[in-house]
Amino acid sequence: MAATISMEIATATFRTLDILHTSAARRQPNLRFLKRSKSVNLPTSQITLKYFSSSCGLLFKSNQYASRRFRLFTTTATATDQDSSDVLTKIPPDNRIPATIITGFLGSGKTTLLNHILTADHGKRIAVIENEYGEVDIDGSLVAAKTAVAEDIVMLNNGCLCCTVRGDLVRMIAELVETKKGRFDHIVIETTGLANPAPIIQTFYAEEEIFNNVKLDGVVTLVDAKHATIHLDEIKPKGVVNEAIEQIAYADRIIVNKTDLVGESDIASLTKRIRIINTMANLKRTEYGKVDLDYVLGIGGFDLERIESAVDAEGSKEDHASHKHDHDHDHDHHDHDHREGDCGHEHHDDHHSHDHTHDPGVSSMSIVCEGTLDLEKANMWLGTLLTEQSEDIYRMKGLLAVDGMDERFVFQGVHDIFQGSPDRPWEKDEPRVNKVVFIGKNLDKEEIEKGFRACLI
Ligand SMILES: Nc1nc2c(ncn2[C@@H]2O[C@H](COP(=O)(O)OP(=O)(O)OP(=O)(O)O)[C@@H](O)[C@H]2O)c(=O)[nH]1
Repeated sequence: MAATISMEIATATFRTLDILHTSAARRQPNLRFLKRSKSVNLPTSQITLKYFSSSCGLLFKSNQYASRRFRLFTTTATATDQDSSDVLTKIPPDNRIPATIITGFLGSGKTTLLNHILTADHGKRIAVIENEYGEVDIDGSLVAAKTAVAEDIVMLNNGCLCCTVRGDLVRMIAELVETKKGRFDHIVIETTGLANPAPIIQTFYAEEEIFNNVKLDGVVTLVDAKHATIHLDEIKPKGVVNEAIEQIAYADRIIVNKTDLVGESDIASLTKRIRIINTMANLKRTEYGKVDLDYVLGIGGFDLERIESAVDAEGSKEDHASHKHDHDHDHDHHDHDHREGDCGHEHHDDHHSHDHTHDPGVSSMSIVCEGTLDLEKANMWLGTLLTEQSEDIYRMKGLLAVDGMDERFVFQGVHDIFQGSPDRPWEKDEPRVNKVVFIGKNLDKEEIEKGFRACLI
């Protein structure tokens, strides 16, 4: 049964889907991440959201995944008429309230950035959620003292957002929406320095009440130019995450702050190190968190229509305006020759790094490849990858050329959350270049690339 929701109210809900269905019929490889499209002209007012709920199953060799579940979100628009299940059109508009997560290790400059945001002249009314670990809300008072523009500053003091106070975050956002909707334009959440962003990100998808009203705009990660390397190098006991690495891995925007305290070569090697972990994020160097506001607000880091800029070569993603020196490390791997079936790829791992000896286990990889993907094979590849490795795949974004699909297929995911949709049609003579980026732990890069390549026609 498909859930259909009117776009006029610009909301969406989610379904948790069992991956493995036991009936014989459902053991078919029919997980439809991607669907063939028929062209159709629809007035926007008729566009509805629809979930691929009737066809979710995967062909597995064994039933070891029987208990695994993952969440599939689509923003696929369909016609409201009878035979609409295969009709895909454009990505619908999204009017939910944007929320930005500011994260970064202890003392990296989160509150300083927040103050900069709140005191800058941008005309936005911002609701702030501050998470302090401990009884005293020092950051809250600092922020409150500096600003009159924050519509609301809410403190969460009794634990860390990513673990003990997740429920509080949900309640807090729900309350803000219920009581103050229309009185603020943006929510900014400052996490504690020890927060792992993953569970906070997942809250925006897992909690229906939040998902319906608030959309995650982006994760902004502050990195302390002076002390970050020590934290990145720290080896944690087995099973314990290195928060400094996680915070970089999930970022849409990275701010290397406190650059006044170190020399150029330190910044350059830190930047290199960050790029090994996360190739997708934009990166800027700052003192006292002074960035243009549109660098941190209105990012669209989880928006399907902005996938292209995220999967494009990261050489364009560092702010060159103020730093014209020594950024060759961001350019030297992107001479991709897009011959049919010949994938250019990036393995951002320790083989490329000369600055550290520890393998943090978190890295990025990208595949850039011209060619057309077989629909069934691509569905199977993506579905299997998500099912088997979603714990290790922190974030992924992609833009695909699929056989029989007139539009580019864009997708993004965070662990077991997947969102995908066709976006604009391919131009007549446009090369069909697929671009996929993964950030994750223990990525078997050769295997992933091999799997991808096997889907090409
Ligand atoms: N020298 C220098 N100091 C900075 C810069 N940015 C922030 N600071 C100072 O660093 C200290 C920590 O900054 P905060 O903004 O409180 O850092 P935070 O990440 O919010 O810290 P926690 O909440 O403890 O995790 C403050 O004394 C800031 O004034 C910078 O670019 N250069």
